[in-house]
Amino acid sequence: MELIIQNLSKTYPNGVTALNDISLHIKQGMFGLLGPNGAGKSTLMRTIATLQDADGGSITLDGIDVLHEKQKVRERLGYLPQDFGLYPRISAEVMLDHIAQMKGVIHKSERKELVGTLLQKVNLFKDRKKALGTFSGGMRQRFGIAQALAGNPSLIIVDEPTAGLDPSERNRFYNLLSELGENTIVILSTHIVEDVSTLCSNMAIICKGEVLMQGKPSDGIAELQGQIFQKSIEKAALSEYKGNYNLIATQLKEGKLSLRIKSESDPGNGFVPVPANLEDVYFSYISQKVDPITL
Ligand SMILES: Nc1ncnc2c1ncn2[C@@H]1O[C@H](COP(=O)(O)OP(=O)(O)OP(=O)(O)O)[C@@H](O)[C@H]1O
Repeated sequence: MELIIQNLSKTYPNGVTALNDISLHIKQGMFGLLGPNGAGKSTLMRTIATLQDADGGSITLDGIDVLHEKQKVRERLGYLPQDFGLYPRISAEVMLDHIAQMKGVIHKSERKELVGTLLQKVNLFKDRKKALGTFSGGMRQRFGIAQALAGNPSLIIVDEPTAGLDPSERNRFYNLLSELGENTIVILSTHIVEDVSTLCSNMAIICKGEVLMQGKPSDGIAELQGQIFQKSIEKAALSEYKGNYNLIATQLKEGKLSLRIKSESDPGNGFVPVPANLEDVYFSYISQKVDPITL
């Protein structure tokens, strides 16, 4: 199973180029698509989900021409969009039964079994009679996964699923997602580095509509090992450091500014070497396109 995206481009009528010659090769398992706000992630996800057309390029899913054979793709697709609307008064059970019906599960008894299994899977079985409008953010997202799984999809797309979840709900959601990747392609679009480092075996970083990196998170980290240095400075001194070092991230700690820089040799001047992590990988690529201070 593979999804091949080649030279995909999209410019909106207002002149914004959201996708600029994007090429990606995505195999079975959990794939993280990481990028800042406005990178083009949702545009790419909606295009793969057949909800939006591209200006040029191609997408194939196991030989299916995604841009033209939309119905075939939809039969294999589970999609959890960024803004996931729910009917607030309907119960989880009734809504899911309706979705299963739309996805072609005709027999009532078969649907009942499927709905029960899905609700168990996302740990909402005990809440099945509750109206969706009473669900917390985490419960809504878990319900979103249940509806995305209804047609037994081979391609699952989840667009920024953990934004707004508290740490324990995020953990439950991670556990749920990690169980999906075994026999399917799961694309997780996010601006949260932790989502990718926790879940994904492969990833890409996109920014301003371009792919800056694709590969394994561990390879990205290994490449940076020995090149990341850190120093705490007074905030007022920032401009001096900004000009002299390859600054990839800043963080306020107890009123002081902690700088992380990338350098192939020891920069001296009080900088200490630190182990590289996926956030360094992300920021070292993103900082080629966006000022890391305003990230
Ligand atoms: N319908 C539209 N018309 C015009 N411009 C759009 C439209 N949708 C998105 N854009 C612009 O295209 C660019 C990419 O947007 P997109 O939503 O794909 O990015 P994103 O990575 O998903 O960002 P976010 O994390 O903020 O959702 C942005 O500059 C956005 O303002």
